[in-house]
Amino acid sequence: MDGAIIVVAASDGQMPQTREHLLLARQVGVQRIVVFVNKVDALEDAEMLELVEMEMRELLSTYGFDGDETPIVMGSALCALEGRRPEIGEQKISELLDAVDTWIPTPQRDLDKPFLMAIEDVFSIPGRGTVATGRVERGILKRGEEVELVGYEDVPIKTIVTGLETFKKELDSAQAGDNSGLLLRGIKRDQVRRGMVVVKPGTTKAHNKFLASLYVLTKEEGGRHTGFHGNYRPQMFLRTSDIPVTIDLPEGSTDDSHKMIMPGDNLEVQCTIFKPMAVDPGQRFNLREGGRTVATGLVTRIL
Ligand SMILES: Nc1nc2c(ncn2[C@@H]2O[C@H](COP(=O)(O)OP(=O)(O)OP(=O)(O)O)[C@@H](O)[C@H]2O)c(=O)[nH]1
Repeated sequence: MDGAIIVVAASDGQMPQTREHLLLARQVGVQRIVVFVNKVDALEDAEMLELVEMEMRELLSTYGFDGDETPIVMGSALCALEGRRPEIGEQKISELLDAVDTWIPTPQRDLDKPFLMAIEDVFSIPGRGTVATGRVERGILKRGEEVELVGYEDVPIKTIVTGLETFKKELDSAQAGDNSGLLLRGIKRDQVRRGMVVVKPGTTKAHNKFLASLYVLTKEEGGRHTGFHGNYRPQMFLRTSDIPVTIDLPEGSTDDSHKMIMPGDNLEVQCTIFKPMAVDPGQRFNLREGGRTVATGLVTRIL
């Protein structure tokens, strides 16, 4: 993710999910954010709006963003949609997009690293074959090159990419930052699924056990209200995959195996995922349970 627009309603100001989203944005490496304060048509009290702005600037700073300089645009999506009151409607949407163009830097792409694309979706195209789509995370892939599909199995699946499409155009190559579809030779639809990665052969392996540094969200950030023990089993979101995981304290790290892990804690844990997936040290992930984000983490060592 290269940047983000965070939306709050003028009438509500920041909500627990505002904190959650700022935390997640920072966690996936977003450097700069633009704020849109919506529903200004329903609340035109200048003092209240000023308060919302002040609170947002403070909150941005708390989460490591530039609270003083971040553009905050106030407007009404509804007016823009209905073509009413352009001074808070359409004009503000243009202002918002200008702020995105100027404030959020054009990202540097990792073109020199080995190719990797996490699969978001899989299609079967009659007469052509199976297409995996996703956003290229790093590197460049040319049509006709060999790749491996890594994830869910111990042994990767080898294939050749015989066609490449980006934004509905046939291209000779796909590169970091592109949203692409890859036509995979001789692969059946049911062999591929969301969460696998397409990589240059031999550059990434699947693992199912690793150490991670974990931050447990507080209830103010939309996280759990109570702590948990080892053998905790939430769902891990790693790139595009969504897979059950067991969280434990690292083996031998504590005499106190009954230690409770509390919201707000920063600690090292051992993760065992249900199926081996492509993970490398430095990879970020989130843990979710019952529709809420409970923790964010960073892989530190493969076991
Ligand atoms: N008055 C006013 N209402 C708005 C505006 N924008 C959206 N709404 C209303 O706010 C409600 C929520 O809009 P959604 O588009 O569902 O917003 P959302 O972010 O998906 O909402 P959540 O359920 O909170 O996630 C709808 O009833 C919209 O009509 C606005 O600019 N002004």
